[in-house]
Amino acid sequence: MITVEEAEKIIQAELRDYGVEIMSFELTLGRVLAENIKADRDLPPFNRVTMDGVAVNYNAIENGVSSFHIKATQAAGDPPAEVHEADHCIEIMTGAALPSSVDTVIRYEDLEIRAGLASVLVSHNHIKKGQNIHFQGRDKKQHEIVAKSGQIISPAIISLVASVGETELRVKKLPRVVVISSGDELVEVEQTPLVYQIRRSNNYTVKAVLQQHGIEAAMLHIPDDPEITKKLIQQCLLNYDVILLSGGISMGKFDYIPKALEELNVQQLFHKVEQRPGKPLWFGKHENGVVVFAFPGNPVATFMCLHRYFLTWLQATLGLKPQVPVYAVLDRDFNFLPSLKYFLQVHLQVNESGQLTAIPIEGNGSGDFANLADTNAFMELPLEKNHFAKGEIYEVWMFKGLF
Ligand SMILES: Nc1nc2c(c(=O)[nH]1)N[C@H]1C(S)=C(S)[C@@H](COP(=O)(O)OP(=O)(O)OC[C@H]3O[C@@H](n4cnc5c(N)ncnc54)[C@H](O)[C@@H]3O)O[C@H]1N2
Ligand code: MOO
Repeated sequence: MITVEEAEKIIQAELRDYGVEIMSFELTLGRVLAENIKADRDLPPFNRVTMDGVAVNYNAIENGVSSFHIKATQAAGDPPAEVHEADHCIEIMTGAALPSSVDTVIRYEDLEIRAGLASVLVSHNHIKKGQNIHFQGRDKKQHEIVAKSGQIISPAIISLVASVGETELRVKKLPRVVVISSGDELVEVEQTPLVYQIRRSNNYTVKAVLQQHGIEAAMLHIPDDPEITKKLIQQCLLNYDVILLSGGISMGKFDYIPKALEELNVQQLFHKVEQRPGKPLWFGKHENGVVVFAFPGNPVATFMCLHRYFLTWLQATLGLKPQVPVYAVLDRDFNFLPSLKYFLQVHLQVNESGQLTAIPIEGNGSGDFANLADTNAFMELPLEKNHFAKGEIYEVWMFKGLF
């Protein structure tokens, strides 16, 4: 049996590159950008007015002018109107391009406008040259990179991409994934189980987590039959990049999966990790590049292994930097005696001192998936220790937000 760290190292040595695809920018939220995006013009592209009011020449203010004749009204999107006299101004709206003959905008709140004359209500030293203007190129210069390759496309990136006119983006291709459930005790969700059966659910959890990462996985169920198991996995090895299995890998008489994988030349890279839940975790690869994660069937074990091993593999495979580790303060004493690394289910919250604290919500073992809904992270408790005291700090793996 290997340690969590050894398992992680073996998995991280099996990264893949699925190439790049081009997509409409509107569909790329959450994908990994595979090109640098540059500004096609300055940002902002012109001196952008930031308050509704009047635009004047600051020299006139300095020279004591306090009333301005409104020569034109300029909405956002209008071509700039110009003034030629010191006591002339342009009534101007937020978003308009500042005319070159003026340099300062006075907002309506500081004005009284009557019969085409705008009188300044505030004293001159309250007005600053260049106020209420977002200057051209202040944020980014033309040709400057606005979004760097290798990052996840967030709503803010979508906005930048749209503003510089990039309608299509090069993004990292995602692997084709199949999620396989196994076991004759499992029936479909719409079916009514017999008393000794249950509805399948792990595979839907896995599918949902993958959806959170932009992957639309295929689903397959394998009955407890060695021939069918082998045949179906063989087909998957031809059609997918990643096979995620849940169940059928421990020591049960009907756990045919490891044998089928071996017969199909999927090389076992490890089987069993010093951890709870998820001790029977199996990982391997086929010579054609397909990677196989076989998660232990107990729902919490599948869920934990998916987050701790598959998602970290996916992020690295897509070229993302490893996530900055998150640590939390254990909120109460906790004991775990077996010589295994324990992934304790916790409810994370932020206390009044701004600390991330972890309240253990242990549940009833790795079959208790109802407990997952009340928690938002696993706290990774070191193998070397058995007693974990309130106030100690350990790494956490979050699977839900802080609410
Ligand atoms: N003699 C031993 N028995 C077991 C060991 C062991 O070391 N020695 N390990 C235990 C641990 S730990 C786990 S975890 C499980 C893992 O076993 P399998 O991967 O073979 O999983 P199954 O036996 O098929 O299923 C376990 C459990 O999970 C339920 N399950 C499976 N798939 C689904 C699904 N898609 N949706 C909902 N529930 C699912 C299944 O019905 C079982 O109750 O083995 C222990 N045994
Ligand atoms: O890994 Mo098992 O999940 O401890 O039940």
